[in-house]
Amino acid sequence: MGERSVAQARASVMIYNNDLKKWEHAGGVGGLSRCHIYFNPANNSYRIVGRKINDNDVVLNCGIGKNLRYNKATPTFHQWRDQRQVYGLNFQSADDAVVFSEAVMAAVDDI
Ligand SMILES: CC(=O)N[C@@H](Cc1ccccc1Cl)C(=O)N1CCC[C@]12C=C[C@@H]1CC[C@@H](C(=O)N3CCC[C@@H]4C=C[C@H]5CC[C@@H](C(=O)O)N5C(=O)[C@H]43)N1C2=O
Repeated sequence: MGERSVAQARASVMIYNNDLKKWEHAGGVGGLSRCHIYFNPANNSYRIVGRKINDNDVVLNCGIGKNLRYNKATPTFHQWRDQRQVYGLNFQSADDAVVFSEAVMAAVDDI
């Protein structure tokens, strides 16, 4: 795989349903996921991958583009969008949120 995790945090992953105008739990069921930022040295790219802690289901897998706009809506809820959808992470603590967001910003700056 060659990818290596440069940051991780536990958070509840949410996807905004643009049609229904409401947030939904990624993967359909609520619960905590372990979210990693992976760096791929083969092509110098980064992506965010979230796997449910209880069953390892991959509920988040999105690339980090150089023009990613990351919004810290609250100290524990951060969100960003790509051309397809809006993602939200409900962190367990503001500290986890800070660590993760700084790693996202560092990845964006590194692309
Ligand atoms: C220009 C742009 O793209 N703007 C985006 C944001 C953005 C800006 C810049 C760059 C990227 C992005 Cl993504 C935008 O504004 N977006 C993205 C889709 C949804 C939303 C639109 C309307 C609603 C109104 C309320 C608000 C909202 O969603 N929350 C308020 C703050 C925290 C609050 C916390 C948690 C989540 C857990 C479920 C729900 C709840 O607590 O029960 N909830 C909330 O209610 C959360 N919205 C948004 O964030």
